[in-house]
Amino acid sequence: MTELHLWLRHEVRSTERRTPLVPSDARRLVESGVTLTVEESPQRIFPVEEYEAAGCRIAPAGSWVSAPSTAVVLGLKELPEEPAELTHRHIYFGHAYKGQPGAEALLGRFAAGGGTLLDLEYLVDDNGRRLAAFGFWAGYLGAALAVLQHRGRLVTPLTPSSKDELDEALRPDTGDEEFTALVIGALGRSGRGARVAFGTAGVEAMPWDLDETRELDRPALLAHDVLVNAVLATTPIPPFLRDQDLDDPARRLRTLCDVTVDVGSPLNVLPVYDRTTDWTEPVRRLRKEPPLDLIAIDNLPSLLPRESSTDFSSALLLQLLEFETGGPWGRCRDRFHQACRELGVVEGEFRNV
Ligand SMILES: NC(=O)c1ccc[n+]([C@@H]2O[C@H](COP(=O)([O-])OP(=O)(O)OC[C@H]3O[C@@H](n4cnc5c(N)ncnc54)[C@H](O)[C@@H]3O)[C@@H](O)[C@H]2O)c1
Repeated sequence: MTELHLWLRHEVRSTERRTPLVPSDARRLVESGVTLTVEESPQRIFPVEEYEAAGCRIAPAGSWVSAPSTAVVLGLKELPEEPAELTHRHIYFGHAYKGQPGAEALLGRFAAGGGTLLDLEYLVDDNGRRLAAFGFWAGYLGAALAVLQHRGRLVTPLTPSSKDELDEALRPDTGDEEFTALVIGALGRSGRGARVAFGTAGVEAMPWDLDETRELDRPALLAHDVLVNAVLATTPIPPFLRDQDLDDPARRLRTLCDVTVDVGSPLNVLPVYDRTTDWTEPVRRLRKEPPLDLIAIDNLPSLLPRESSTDFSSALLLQLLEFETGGPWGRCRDRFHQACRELGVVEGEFRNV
């Protein structure tokens, strides 16, 4: 019997329909003895009634601020600007350990309140492998949008849909021209998702991973019609594409989808654009003649909220069932303290560890 009290919060971003915990997994937690409070949230893809039926307590949106101090607040994306002091343990994607804008201010709020960030990006096993991630669906969506754009069938603005609807649009029509596709980072989560989506679209993508890019063959890269980049670069490497490559008269490449979107980072392998695209304007033309279109959206899995939430939740559930101070959660906590030290954020005496 565990004493864990989890508090699933409403997401402040109105387009965020995903949740880290779906009702069927909430039921598993409740059955294992976890106290689970779920905030009402109008846009969440799963209605709050399903959580209630699973034995969860229901609370108003945003009420985590006055949750018992021992509650662990669970979410996905950014916290609201207030309160200035964060007193709880928070599980979510903080995006604060790689020098992102606002990182110091966020960690400062935790330090001021005595709370702790347990960042989902750093929830890893003994070998450093991520235990819960959205990568597969990011890649799936990235390739799907690239195919739809390439075939002239992308409907904008983009809106969340179901996989059935997306697959229906993806399947080839009679009269569709054949094209070639390349996925880089093909052996990773996003890369696998991209290859599956290409398969649904009737295209067998060429898979490149570390072995194929060690000695990069740019002419071979440029000879594909569509490219999906899904690498996770950890050290700076020579870029896959440079401005001059886009002007290469032999370029066949017409559609480029960057799932990685490391724009602005020293790790960026596609320094041929300077800002992301979004749901309203998902495509930017990088070259007119011959055309080259870019898709670089940083919240792709939110476009398939049900499927991506369900997968993520099933992985996270296993970790929540073993929520303890050591193991993966202990590493998360250590990483938080390390980030505070690196940024010179002075922590007080922690109440919530
Ligand atoms: N756009 C979005 O909405 C979104 C969502 C989730 C993840 N992502 C990003 O997608 C990227 C991939 O995530 P993932 O979960 O698939 O990572 P992953 O670790 O599962 O896979 C990354 C793959 O890239 C390969 N790789 C690394 N360096 C390479 C190189 N130089 N050449 C070729 N292959 C290389 C690795 O071998 C691995 O197979 C990350 O940067 C992640 O932040 C984006």
